[in-house]
Amino acid sequence: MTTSLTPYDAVLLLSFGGPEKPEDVVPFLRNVTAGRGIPDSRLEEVGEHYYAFGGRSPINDQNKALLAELRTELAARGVDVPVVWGNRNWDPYLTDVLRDLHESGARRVLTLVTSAFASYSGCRQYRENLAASILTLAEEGRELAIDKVRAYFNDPGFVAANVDAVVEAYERLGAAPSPQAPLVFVTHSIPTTMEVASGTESRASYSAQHLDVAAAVVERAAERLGHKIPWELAYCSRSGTPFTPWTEPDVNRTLAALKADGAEHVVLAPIGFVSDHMEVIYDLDTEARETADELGLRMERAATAGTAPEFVAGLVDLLVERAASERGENPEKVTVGALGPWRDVCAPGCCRLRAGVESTVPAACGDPAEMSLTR
Ligand SMILES: CC1=C(CCC(=O)O)c2cc3nc(cc4[nH]c(cc5[nH]c(cc1n2)c(C)c5CCC(=O)O)c(CCC(=O)O)c4C)C(CCC(=O)O)=C3C
Ligand SMILES: [Fe+2]
Repeated sequence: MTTSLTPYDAVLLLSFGGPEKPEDVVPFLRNVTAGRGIPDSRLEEVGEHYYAFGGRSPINDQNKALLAELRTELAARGVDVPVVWGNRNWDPYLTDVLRDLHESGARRVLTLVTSAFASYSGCRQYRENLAASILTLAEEGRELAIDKVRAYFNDPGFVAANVDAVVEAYERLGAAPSPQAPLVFVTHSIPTTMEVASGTESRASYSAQHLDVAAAVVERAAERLGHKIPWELAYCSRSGTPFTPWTEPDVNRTLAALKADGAEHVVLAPIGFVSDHMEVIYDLDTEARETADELGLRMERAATAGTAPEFVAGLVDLLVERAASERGENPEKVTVGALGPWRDVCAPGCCRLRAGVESTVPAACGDPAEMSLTR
């Protein structure tokens, strides 16, 4: 039996984008922060992170690699649709990519975003980008219908890739210290208002999603390693002004607290990132490592899901599942942990609060009424 993505005629991998060379850094940061009230001092600081790596973000190459693996996996299952990659903040820009897709005949596109967790930044903001592109293209007389697969933080493939990475990191630490070495899961900090808005009575918040998947990863990794793993969740990459509260603790703080409690070894697992983004190679591999060195803590950083085969297969399962749902079938939705599958279509008003301000721009892939929101 061949797999079908009917009714979709194309797949879009939608990501953040990043600079390719030093001259790109400032324009990229302007794109990211347009109208966001991020202080210049923070932008200069983040710019330095990019310059330290030659003005080039690792994210584009990682997306190209993921794109290639998605194409291979879909082809292996007999699916023959165009699979393209577009970004929110840098070339190849989303609107251009969608215009090309339309030109080549696509009318119904299924989107996969490179954020596993749901919050304004990882979900609704991408929906707003999609809406903006759809509306721009509609003005050009190009009609496109776009859906987005559900949040996949608790997908078995994503979890399996993270379990492998944690087990490998403990193996690198060596046999002796493992039982006493705590595991620190790390994700992107967000404003606490965004965190609160990401949860409702019927839906776990951004941090609760992380705690749920972290518990699932720990359970499986501990079983494989044959010892208990003490763990916690920490955050990195806070921005905004010092007066705006963001989710805490910061990972550097956590490292100091663990050292004070007697730890000598630590494993960092950046589950909040699907690949080795700048936050991972700078905020963790550079900054947090410096902290660990100063503290005399030996640190191993677990790999991100990247292009791990289980992860890629899980993403393709999600594409196939959503297509089946759209055909009116009732596909089984397999998840790990206590939270169950995320909604295919976001509820009205979902994740609208960004940093204390309710977003009022059109959003796709949700309640159709949200396409006609106006500024
Ligand atoms: C939750 C979350 C994810 C994870 C989910 C996901 O993966 O999407 C994420 C990913 C990313 N964030 C990235 C880069 C940046 N994010 C910024 C700013 C912000 N991020 C936020 C949140 C998140 N961001 C927030 C609440 C802000 C404040 C301003 C705003 O509300 O928009 C800024 C501006 C400077 C600064 O404030 O730090 C930059 C440069 C890159 C590219 C990295 C690379 O080049 O490898 C990636 C993948
Ligand atoms: Fe970010």
